[in-house]
Amino acid sequence: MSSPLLTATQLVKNFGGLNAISNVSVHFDQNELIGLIGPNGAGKTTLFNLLTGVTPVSAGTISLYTDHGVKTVNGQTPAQVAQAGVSRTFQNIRLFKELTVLDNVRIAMTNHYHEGFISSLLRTPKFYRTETAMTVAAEKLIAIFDLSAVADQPAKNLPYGVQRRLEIVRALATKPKLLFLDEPAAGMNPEETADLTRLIRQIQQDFHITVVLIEHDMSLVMTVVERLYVLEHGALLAEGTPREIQQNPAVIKAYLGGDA
Ligand SMILES: Nc1ncnc2c1ncn2[C@@H]1O[C@H](COP(=O)(O)OP(=O)(O)OP(=O)(O)O)[C@@H](O)[C@H]1O
Repeated sequence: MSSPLLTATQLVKNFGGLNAISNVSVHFDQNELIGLIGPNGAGKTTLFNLLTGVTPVSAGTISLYTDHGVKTVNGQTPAQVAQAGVSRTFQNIRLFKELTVLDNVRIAMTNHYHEGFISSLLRTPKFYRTETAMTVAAEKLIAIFDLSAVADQPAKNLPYGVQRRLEIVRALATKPKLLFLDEPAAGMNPEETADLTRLIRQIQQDFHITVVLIEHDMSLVMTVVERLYVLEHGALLAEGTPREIQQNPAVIKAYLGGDA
C-alpha cells in the first residue's frame, strides 16, 4: 500500500468565462512517476500552476502530506509551496542566463541552507562552512546530470537541450519531495529525449521522490511512467497504467485520434 504525497480534490479554475479546469481530482503517492497527458489546451499547465501555487484555484482543495502532518496548499504562494517540498520546471526556460551553471544551482539551494543574516554579513566560519557544503552538493548534482564540464559556463552559452537539463537540476536543488516537469524534453531530438527520460526515471528512484511529467511524446511517456492522467477540455478523461490508458476507448477516440 503506497502512502499519499499530494491529493487534489474537485479543483476548478475559471479564467473569466473560460472553464480551464473543471472538478479535477488527482492523487500522487510517494515515490511514483506519473504522466499527465492531453491535447493542446487541455489544461495540463494550468493544473501544474494550481498545484504549485502559481495560479490560485477557483475552488477545490490541495493537500500535501509532509513530515509535519497534512498541509493545505491552496492559498499558499509558490515560495511557500516550494518550501513545503514541491518544485517544478516551466515550459519556457527560466534560468539566470548570465550566471554560471554552478551559480544557477547554488542559488536554487539557498532555500535549504539558512546562513542567517549576521553570519553572512560578517563572513563567519559558519558562513564559509555553509558555502562549501552548498558548492559540494551543487557539484554532485551537476555531475549526475553530466554538466560538470560546463559548470563554469554562463547558462546562456549552453545549447537548448542542456539548458533544459540545468532547469531540472535547479528544481532538484531545492530538495523537493514532489517534482513537476512541464514538457522537459520540448525542443529536443529523439535521442536527447530518450536520454533525458531515462535520467528522470533514475533520479526519481535514486532521490526517492515523486515526479509528475507533462510530455507530448506518447510512446516515450508510456515507457517510463507507472500511472497516467489524461485531461481533455479541462476535465479528467481517464486515469490508469500505460496499458490501461492505451486500451481505453475514450482515450483512443479523443486523444490518439483513432476509432474506439
Ligand atoms: N492566464 C490565463 N488566462 C486566460 N486563459 C488561460 C490562462 N492560462 C491558460 N488559459 C487557457 O486555459 C486553457 C488551458 O491551457 P493550458 O495551457 O493549461 O493547456 P495545456 O494542456 O497545458 O496546453 P499545451 O499542451 O498547449 O501546453 C486554454 O484554453 C488556455 O488558453
